Amino acid sequence: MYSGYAGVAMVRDLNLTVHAGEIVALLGPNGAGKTTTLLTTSGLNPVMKGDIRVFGRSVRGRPAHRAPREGLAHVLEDRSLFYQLTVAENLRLAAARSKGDLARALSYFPALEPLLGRRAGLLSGGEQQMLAMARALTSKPRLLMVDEMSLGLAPVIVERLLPVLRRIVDDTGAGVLLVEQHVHLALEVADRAAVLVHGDLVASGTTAEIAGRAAALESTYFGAGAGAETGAETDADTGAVTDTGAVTDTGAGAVIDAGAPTGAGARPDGPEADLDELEGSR
Ligand SMILES: Nc1ncnc2c1ncn2[C@@H]1O[C@H](COP(=O)(O)OP(=O)(O)OP(=O)(O)O)[C@@H](O)[C@H]1O
Repeated sequence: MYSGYAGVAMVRDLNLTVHAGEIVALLGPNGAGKTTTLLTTSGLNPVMKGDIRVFGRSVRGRPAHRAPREGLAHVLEDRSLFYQLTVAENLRLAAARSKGDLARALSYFPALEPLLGRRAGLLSGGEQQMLAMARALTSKPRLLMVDEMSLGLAPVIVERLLPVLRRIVDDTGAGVLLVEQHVHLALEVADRAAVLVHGDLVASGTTAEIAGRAAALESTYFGAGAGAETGAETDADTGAVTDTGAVTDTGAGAVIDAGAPTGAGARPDGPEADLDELEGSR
């Protein structure tokens, strides 16, 4: 799919799938298009070209407020809490809207229980993030998208929160698409990862494959232009898309298939060649 703003594509030719029961980390430098990808999947930003299918249904023409009913929950970068309302009120509101399961959502974040009567605006950053996650869970999502869980949080807090995602996935079988700046922490919890640079998918694969190249990828982040120029891409896995967790898009069932080359460079096939190319871009 292609997505962007005011007619300018900020994400180009992205082909990415999230399966049920897996965590996919969407990584990349500032401005790469990660948030745009999530907003477009939720229906908060329109698809420019191509399509996104969530559980087999196109998001085109689907109003964003219907997404939770279709099993999609999105924890936005700004957490979007009702800061004047208490923790309990925030949760009850979400649970009422989705006829969801408040107790189950809270069970993942027991630290919130003593804080139920506190206004959300008075919570610490980590507590607010827990509340945003718990709120998302009340709708029992089959696909959970989390944008920058770590924003403004100390790494030690992030280290505690990320494993909760794994528990959620293991318990519920939901798929998770995680946008995260802490690359190493994200790779510890994810099953697969995709790297966007300047709107192009430059690498994807299992976390082991991406972790093995983390140093190269990080240098690509800092020298994003060079990374984008290599145009490296990956066709990491060609398993079938399940019907509970498809996120994106135009391909014919490949799990991650970056599709036709969009960058300037020549692209050898296969993940190893692609990642070597990335490394060579340093
Ligand atoms: N509402 C908007 N109008 C115009 N351009 C926008 C808008 N929102 C984002 N952009 C631009 O789209 C590009 C992708 O932004 P996006 O927020 O998706 O990146 P990101 O990878 O999530 O970055 P970050 O890690 O900094 O949050 C950036 O160049 C950004 O400036």
